[in-house]
Amino acid sequence: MTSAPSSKANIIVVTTGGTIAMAEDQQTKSVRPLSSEALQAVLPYVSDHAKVQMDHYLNIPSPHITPDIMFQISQRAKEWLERPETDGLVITHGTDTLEETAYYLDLVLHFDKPIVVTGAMRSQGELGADGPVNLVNAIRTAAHPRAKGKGVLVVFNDEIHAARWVTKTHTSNVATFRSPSHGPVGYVTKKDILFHQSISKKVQLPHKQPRARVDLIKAAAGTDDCFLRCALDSGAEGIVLEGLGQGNIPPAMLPGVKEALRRNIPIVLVSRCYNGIVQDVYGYEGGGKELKELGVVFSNGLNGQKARIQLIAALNVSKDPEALQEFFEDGII
Ligand SMILES: NC(=O)C[C@H](N)C(=O)O
Repeated sequence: MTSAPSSKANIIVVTTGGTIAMAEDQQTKSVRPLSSEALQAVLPYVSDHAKVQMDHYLNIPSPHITPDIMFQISQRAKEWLERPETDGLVITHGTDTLEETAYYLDLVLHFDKPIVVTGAMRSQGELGADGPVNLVNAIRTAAHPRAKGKGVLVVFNDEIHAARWVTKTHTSNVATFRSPSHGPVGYVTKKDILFHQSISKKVQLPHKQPRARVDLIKAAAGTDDCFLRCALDSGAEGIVLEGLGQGNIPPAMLPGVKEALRRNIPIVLVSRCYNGIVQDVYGYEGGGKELKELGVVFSNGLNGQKARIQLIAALNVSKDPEALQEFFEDGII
């Protein structure tokens, strides 16, 4: 049995740019922004499900997105969501940093109304362009009562993902968005919007202008503390360390970690593995046990780029390692 919403929902589409609002220049063969008004061509395909209003807000490639711009997008989203007549919101975004903006919105927007982020891997006019179908599916999801109270969702390639877990996994494939460890929370079919996983716990942070500079540093075999020191010297107020395996680092990185903690600069540890969580298991030099004892904050399955967004938002609340640990321990599905 299908379950179309009984009356048409009022859905706002806030455009921010990305490939979904780009087309290939036939002469140079480069993909460049075009008027995001072209997205309106899909509206007849959703007229049975929703009354759609387009808000052509920004038109920028997502590598140009900053935490400041994420905050501006969140304010725009909040303005729409606070209107009683708005039933749901879709945000179109470039895919390169889509997961970061989606997770930022998930952390700071506290609404029951559906909020869905989507984009495209192939620009308009390209063979197999996925923007139109992704936008239609995102609008249908935002219009569906089952999408309420689920936090921010990412709809892409007929799948629905939780903003917390989704990540871009392929440079060019239209099936790029995946949720390692967790899988999609639902599907969009021709006739229905289906959820098969609940999203039970969610970290919530205050909706405030992000101010802290947080650097993301990756560990690899034989890396030293050069980038950690550089981050400290450049004014980082927090560091996310993408460690090895269950959360271990090469011994040569330790002096930089100790120096950061001595200066009260919090360090959040994630793993460069894209499945699993970090734990204080190993007792050797640079192992998780030593990092825990030093006061490093352990994150719970977030990837590096999302832990960075969460630390930026969390530093608006506290620099205290215990408070930060609570923000990072919470939120597992
Ligand atoms: N598919 C895309 O949207 C990629 C593009 N570079 C962007 O993120 O803006």
